[in-house]
Amino acid sequence: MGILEVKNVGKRFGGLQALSDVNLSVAENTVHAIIGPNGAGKSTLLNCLVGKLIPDSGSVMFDGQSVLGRAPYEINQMGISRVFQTPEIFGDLTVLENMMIPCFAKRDGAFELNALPSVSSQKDVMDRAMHMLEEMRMADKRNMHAAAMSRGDKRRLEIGMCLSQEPRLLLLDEPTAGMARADTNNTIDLLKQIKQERDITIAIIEHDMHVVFSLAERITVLAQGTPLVEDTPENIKGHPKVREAYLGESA
Ligand SMILES: Nc1ncnc2c1ncn2[C@@H]1O[C@H](COP(=O)(O)OP(=O)(O)OP(=O)(O)O)[C@@H](O)[C@H]1O
Repeated sequence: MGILEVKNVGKRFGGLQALSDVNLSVAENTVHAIIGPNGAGKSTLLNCLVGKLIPDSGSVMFDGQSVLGRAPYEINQMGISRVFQTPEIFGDLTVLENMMIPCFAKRDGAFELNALPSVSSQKDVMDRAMHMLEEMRMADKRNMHAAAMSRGDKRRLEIGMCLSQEPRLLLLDEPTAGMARADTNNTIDLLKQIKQERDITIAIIEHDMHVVFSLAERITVLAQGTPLVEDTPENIKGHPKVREAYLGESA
């Protein structure tokens, strides 16, 4: 039984069956990649896991509890954190201020951005935010404006902001999209480091096969809204059905 169990999930947008009969089991403390061609339904599936979309059918269980019908913030409190395709950080704030926001939210359950100036001297939150920046190897950048950082560093900060909430499942939606190779490799190293240092499960959607094969222990291939195969990276490489789905080659 995985920490995340998706059973027979279906989702339709008008006349388009975006997901049908999706089954997925993500084992605790593993890195599980979900790959597939454009339009395969990967983001739709992720949205069903975090409460942004409600499937028409099927079930989504996290650690034995259904996530369906819960609001995104409730699912977040259950221990699922998501990193989006475009970094969701506050460009006008410093790196440290950005990191303080989820630390406040973790402590108080919620946080109003306009309250930041009045509470930014609170030592416990400041210490926690600094500790997270150290873990992310970003302490030296704490006074930089977040907007001025490289794409890789923005991603690093955002992942740190997610981790400050101590999730048990981290969902990554194309974390290296649009990155230069050096930033991509730094992100791979960061995710490897996180995996080594924490008890955490990672589910990753990614088009870049270098990233997928560097990180994943299991891979599910989605095509036209349905899982085609799920296997180890070794077996996925060169799998005839995968080649067919990506390249239109016949098996
Ligand atoms: N809100 C929506 N309304 C209507 N159709 C949608 C909606 N969201 C997604 N779709 C359609 O559902 C299908 C699956 O889209 P989805 O974004 O999940 O695919 P994907 O595998 O994530 O693709 P990509 O790799 O290009 O990001 C596509 O045909 C898309 O156009």
